[in-house]
Amino acid sequence: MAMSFLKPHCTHRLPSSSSILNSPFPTISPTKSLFANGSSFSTRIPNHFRARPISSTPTKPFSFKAFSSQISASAPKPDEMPARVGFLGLGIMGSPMAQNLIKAGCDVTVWNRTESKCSPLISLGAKYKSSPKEVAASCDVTFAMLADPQSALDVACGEHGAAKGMSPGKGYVDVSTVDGATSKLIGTRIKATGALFLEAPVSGSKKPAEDGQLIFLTAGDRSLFETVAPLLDIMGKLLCPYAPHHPFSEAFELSTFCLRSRRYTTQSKFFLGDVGNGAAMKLVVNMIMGSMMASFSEGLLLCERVGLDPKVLVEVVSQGAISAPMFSMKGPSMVQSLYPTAFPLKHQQKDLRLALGLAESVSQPTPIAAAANELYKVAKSRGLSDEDFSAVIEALKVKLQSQSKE
Ligand SMILES: NC(=O)C1=CN([C@@H]2O[C@H](COP(=O)(O)OP(=O)(O)OC[C@H]3O[C@@H](n4cnc5c(N)ncnc54)[C@H](OP(=O)(O)O)[C@@H]3O)[C@@H](O)[C@H]2O)C=CC1
Ligand SMILES: O=CC(=O)O
Repeated sequence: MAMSFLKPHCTHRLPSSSSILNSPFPTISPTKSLFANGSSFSTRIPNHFRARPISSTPTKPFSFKAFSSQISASAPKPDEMPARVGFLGLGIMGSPMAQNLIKAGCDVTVWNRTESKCSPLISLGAKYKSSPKEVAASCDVTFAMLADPQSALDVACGEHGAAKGMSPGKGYVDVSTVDGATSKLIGTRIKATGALFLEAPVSGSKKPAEDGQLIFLTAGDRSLFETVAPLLDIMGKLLCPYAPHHPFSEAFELSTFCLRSRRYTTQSKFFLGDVGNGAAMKLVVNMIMGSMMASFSEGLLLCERVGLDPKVLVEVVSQGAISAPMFSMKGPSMVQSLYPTAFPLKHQQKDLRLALGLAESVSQPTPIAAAANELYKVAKSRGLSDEDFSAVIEALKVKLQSQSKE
């Protein structure tokens, strides 16, 4: 642990990512046997429980007892957790993320441009400071969850920005979705103070943020990643490498252990190297998501146009190879023209715009994303910016209505 601010405040006890990466336990490869009898369970593990390989070759048969005692021994003590945690930006995502840190026992200090949004967190035990600078000065690690590149820059590097409160031994973790250039600029300013910087945009929306089920796409200072890993695990998804209902009793026992204790994770937080890589990964993911939603919208409307029930389409899609939680979650409300905001449409359009810039920078054709981006722009021009991004379907409805008049 390279940083100097480790104090016993948080109550969670989770393994550090280095302990996971250095685990002597076998690679979690669905094609290789982990069991003494040589059994393979390659076809039985649901995809969401498949782990990313974390070491090279399986060396010994799996033993739950050995595994659990090794994990207990390697779990960091509470005094290895960052003591004082700052949180800047308490919107749809930032509020529940900060709330989960507070509920886990962390000493959290908050700031938000609209001060009233701090009140619910203060009533849960958070402290308040009146500028990003003051938060950064009073905390060991400061997280920022801002709307877009400009606000992320303002909050980090503005007149009363976080950089002004940074110094050696501190860390700044920007979890906003921004482009790589913005992230690099923020990182440079933060590091000029002697502090460490990590970009860590998240995949997962309002509900995963509330449930502590986010996926972090991090890049930057590896030692800061190691330091904040337990905090990311509080806010993020924990994956167990074994299926919870696997017939092998040891695997069942292990997954129960994993899920109950939240002690062992495979990577639901990714460390991707240099600053810019986390931002790029996030933009690629959201480029795909924006196009998927646009395509799904077309399907729902075409279904209705030809006299089929779009609710049945949602059901059909959910059972086949193109099923996605997003379609099952948003489809039923889209059919009713309801768009309760989880991911604001304006942010999805921002992400498509930034992804197109990324593609342009490397001359990669992205015609599908470009078309989807146009549709989100139309939706914005129709006043749908603050609706959920599934409201993009409204832009197509307008087009279909005007066609039918011709
Ligand atoms: N919602 C989602 O499902 C997801 C969102 N994201 C990304 O996370 C980030 C935040 O999203 P979300 O919480 O939904 O967005 P919100 O619009 O709910 O919150 C945005 C936050 O940024 C603040 N902000 C905006 N402009 C400024 C400014 N100029 N100066 C200071 N603060 C400012 C807002 O403050 P104020 O309260 O004063 O307006 C608010 O705290 C975005 O980058 C988004 O793309 C990533 C994954 C999922
Ligand atoms: O950025 C949005 C998300 O759902 O992820």
